[in-house]
This record gives sequence, C-alpha cells and structure tokens, in this order.
Amino acid sequence: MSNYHEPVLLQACINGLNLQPGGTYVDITFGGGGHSREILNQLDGGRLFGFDQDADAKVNAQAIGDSRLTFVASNFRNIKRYLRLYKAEQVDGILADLGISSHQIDTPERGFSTRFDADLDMRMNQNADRTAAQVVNEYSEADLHRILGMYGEITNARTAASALVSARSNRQLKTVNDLKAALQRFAPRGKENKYFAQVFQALRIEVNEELQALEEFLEQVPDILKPGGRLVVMSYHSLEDRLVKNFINKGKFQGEVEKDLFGNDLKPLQSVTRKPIEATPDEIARNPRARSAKLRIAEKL
Ligand SMILES: C[S@@+](CC[C@H](N)C(=O)[O-])C[C@H]1O[C@@H](n2cnc3c(N)ncnc32)[C@H](O)[C@@H]1O
Repeated sequence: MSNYHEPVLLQACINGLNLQPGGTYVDITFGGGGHSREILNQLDGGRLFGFDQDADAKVNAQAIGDSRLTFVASNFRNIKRYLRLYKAEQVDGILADLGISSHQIDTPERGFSTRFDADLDMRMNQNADRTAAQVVNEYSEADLHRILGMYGEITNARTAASALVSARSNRQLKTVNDLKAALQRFAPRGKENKYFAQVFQALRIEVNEELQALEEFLEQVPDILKPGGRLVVMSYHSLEDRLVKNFINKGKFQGEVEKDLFGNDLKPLQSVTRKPIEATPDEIARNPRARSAKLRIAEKL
C-alpha cells in the first residue's frame, strides 16, 4: 500500500479539517487511504466515509480494517444520496484530493500513462461506459479541439484535433502508441513528454467528466456540511482550482456574488485561507505529484 499513493500536503489537509475527535468526516477521494489513515488516527470515536469510484481503492479500505471507516464505491457526485443512506446527512468536514492516484498512473493496463503501451482506456471507474478510445475515435474535430485546448492547454490544439481525425480515417486509434504516433509530428521538439502528458490529461478529464463531477459535488456541499464544518479541496488543474475558488468566494461558478437587501454577501462558505496553500520545495522533491497542488480551505457559515 505504501506504493499506492504518497499523500500530498497531508498535515495542511488535516489542519484544514479542524478535526473534532468525535466528528463525522468524508474523504471523497480515498485512493490509497493516505489522508484517511491520518484522519482516523486523530479521531477518538467519530466516523469516516471514504468515497472512490475505482474498485482498486476498496482493497485499501479493507486493509485499514477500522469499524469507524465506511468505504463507498461510488462517484463523489452522488455524495448527498449516500450520506443520507448511511444516516449521516450532515458532516463536520469533507476532504477532496482530486485527479488520479499514482497507483492508477503506474498501472500500465489502465492507459493513463504515456510511458506504457496499452489500450486507450483512462477510466477511473472500470465499469464506466466511455473510454479514451471512444473519445479519440468518435468525437467531432471541434470537440477534440475544445478538449485538447481547454483541458490540456496545448497551444496547437486545432492542428492536433485535425491530425487525430485524419489518422483515424485510415484506421482506429486503439492504443497509447497509436495516439502518440498520430501526434508525434506536432509535439514540440525536446518537450514531447510534457506535450503528451497534457494530451493525456485532457482526454482523462473528458473520459471521467472530472469538471462536471466536481461542480456537482460542490453544489451539494452547503447542504451536507454542518455550520462551522470544513471543506478542504486539493486540485491539480487550473480549471478545477477556478471552480473551487469561485464556489468558495461567490457561492457559484460564474458571475458575481449575490447580495441581500442590506448589501451582505449571500454565500454558504467562507474562505479560511486567503491564498491557496502549496507544497514546499522539500515536499515537491520527495513527491513530484505535489508540484501543481493547490489546497483551498473553507468553512460553512
Ligand atoms: C489523488 S487520488 C487520492 C489519493 C488519496 N488522498 C491518498 O492519500 O491515497 C484521487 C482518487 O480519487 C478518485 N476519484 C477521482 N475522481 C473521483 C470521483 N468523481 N468520484 C469518486 N472517486 C474519484 C480516484 O479514483 C483516485 O483514487
């Protein structure tokens, strides 16, 4: 399990949750359970729910074997429904550590990594319908352009989308190597790894509807946090961080905060930290995944 995933900004996340020993907490991205273990260490009594849509994560929850932990094998976009099912309608804190785990990226057959040849899969939930191969082979050129540009932030997204459409007209792109071969000519010389990492990130975000799931989750947070309860979110992509920041600061994803008749802000959360917390150079040296992490903490009003 120590190889499954090294938790990022562990102490800052734990501090951010402001743990009450008897409280009820939710780790919506359980993964290897690194953050969850520390939450359990600090609880005396209390309760923890761990969500993950990847069946591999369940094994880690079983290995912890703590009766205070309930593992929920579901997308966190269903959080409110499951908490109601478990009679924990309101909780004291919620932690999210978004994106994929080291385990997922290091497992060749999952297709997340540019380093191994495998089927173009990239599903976090192995039972989901849509794979990366479907996105690459079936999406319109305009949609591929949008996905590569917005989610991958590659500068030649239009050219790359057109190259994919022309390559797939000869034969379907089924594997990681098929995809890389179709785009090889367009990858900036000497920066191929970064380029392919951005292309893969874009496809992964689309396959797993990561931004939609995050929005749906955030919209449920005001209902499921007790007053004074904490929301702690770690994101690794600027679009995710923007959604989290806007929701915390404005109570919505776009536009300005609503005001009441007296000019007071109408929003359910209050930011605890003025700026997002980032990892120190030491942590980044030990755990490169921490490099792009941005941690935001908010309290329910
Ligand atoms: C960065 S890892 C979390 C690692 C964990 N904090 C640890 O210390 O081991 C993210 C995990 O969240 C899961 N995940 C991502 N999006 C999800 C979603 N919408 N619903 C449920 N699980 C999700 C992934 O399957 C992955 O296991």
